[in-house]
Amino acid sequence: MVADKAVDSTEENHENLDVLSSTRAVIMTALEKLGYSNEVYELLKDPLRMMTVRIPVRMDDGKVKVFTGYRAQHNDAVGPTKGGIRFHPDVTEKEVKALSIWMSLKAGIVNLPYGGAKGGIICDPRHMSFRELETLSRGYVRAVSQIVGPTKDIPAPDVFTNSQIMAWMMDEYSKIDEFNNPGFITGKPIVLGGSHGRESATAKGVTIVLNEAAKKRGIDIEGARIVIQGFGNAGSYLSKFLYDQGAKIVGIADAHGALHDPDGLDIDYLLDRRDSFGTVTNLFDNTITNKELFELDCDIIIPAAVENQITRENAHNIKASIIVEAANGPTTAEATKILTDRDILLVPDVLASAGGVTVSYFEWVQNNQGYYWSEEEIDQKLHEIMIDSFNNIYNLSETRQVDMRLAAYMIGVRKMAEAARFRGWV
Ligand SMILES: NC(=O)C1=CN([C@@H]2O[C@H](COP(=O)(O)OP(=O)(O)OC[C@H]3O[C@@H](n4cnc5c(N)ncnc54)[C@H](O)[C@@H]3O)[C@@H](O)[C@H]2O)C=CC1
Ligand SMILES: O=C(O)CCC(=O)C(=O)O
Repeated sequence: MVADKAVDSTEENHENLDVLSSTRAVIMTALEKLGYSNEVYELLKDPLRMMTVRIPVRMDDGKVKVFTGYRAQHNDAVGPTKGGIRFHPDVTEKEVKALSIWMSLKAGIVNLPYGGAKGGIICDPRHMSFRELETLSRGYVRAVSQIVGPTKDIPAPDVFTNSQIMAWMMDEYSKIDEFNNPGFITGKPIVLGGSHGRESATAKGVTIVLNEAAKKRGIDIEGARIVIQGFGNAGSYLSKFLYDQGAKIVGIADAHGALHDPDGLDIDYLLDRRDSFGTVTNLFDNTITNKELFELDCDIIIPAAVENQITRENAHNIKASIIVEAANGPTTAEATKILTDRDILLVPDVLASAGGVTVSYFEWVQNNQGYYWSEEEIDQKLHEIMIDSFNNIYNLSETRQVDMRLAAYMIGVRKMAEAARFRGWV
């Protein structure tokens, strides 16, 4: 999450942890490299719409608590906006804005007919009852109902939200707009029109691009030593896919700490014991810190938790030769530069984690046509899209001699900028 006390980049001694300003800087460079005017930057540097809502919930102790939530819609020049909703105590307005911009870039990279959006509620679902969570989820949908919908803005899961929360949200929306609900939200349970493969899609997409990156660096995944931060939706499926491919998962982490075994952790055992919020390390005494995790001896690191984890403080000490960002925004701008200078291959979030929204798009298409695809069809389509996207970005980074993040932004921003231009907005 973004620290609220994001540090001012003008203060020389502090690192800039403000994800919105760092994202804007990369967008500006990408647009300059593509030859767009400053007007395009002015349009894209912020969401077109940002809604703040306050949601009263009667808690189990009988008292009413008012929660603050957001929905940012970055740009709808290409089509309806799309992006997840996170429930987390550290959610901020700036973070949600940056996340909505990243969604636009992802949609551009994997060529979906969407713009980006994101939502968030400041809350800690780990300390809420099922009933409280349901009331909050339904309250959020009522509060944002005028700006969302299957042809306007389509939400989905993100940190600490899941298919149950999507089901409550869809049910609430179906009371407001009873004939127009199946494609209102994605990441639903299969019985409510969810898609095969959506739950594991983010991890599957990361695994596909990781395999491509490993080929570029001559690393065999079988036997490779991999560290994964986060053991939730993205991190747990990832560790399973890579473990089954023969990798040694030498470190995993959650919000409480990290586990390390140089011979490889028993992932099946850990998956069996994790809770629904992706917590497992609290069951062990011999833990290390998240900070120590990033400095472990390994070949590949996959941050799959929250923002600003790889910073100028630890980037010099990283031993991996590949980093694949499953999380949104895990690496700061300064750390990106340090890693690039050290010739570490960094596969950026807007590419690596785009498998989730890709299969969400498949879910929306299936809902709209009322005809459902097999898991094999979904896997095959996802595979083709992720490989093409990786190659486009890798090749652009080579030909233009820019890092993979800048190359990804150049590709991600182009369709949106062109759509805005054809519409006569800029
Ligand atoms: N779920 C999805 O489909 C997608 C998720 N992502 C991104 O992947 C990342 C993880 O998301 P999910 O796996 O869905 O969330 P999740 O809620 O299922 O799991 C989050 C994991 O991160 C850990 N965590 C939370 N705070 C932490 C901290 N301060 N330090 C270390 N670990 C911490 C939790 O303990 C848990 O293991 C996020 O950045 C999310 O935006 C990106 C694309 C799609
Ligand atoms: O599945 C989606 O629509 C959105 C996924 C998401 O929030 C993300 O990629 O960060």
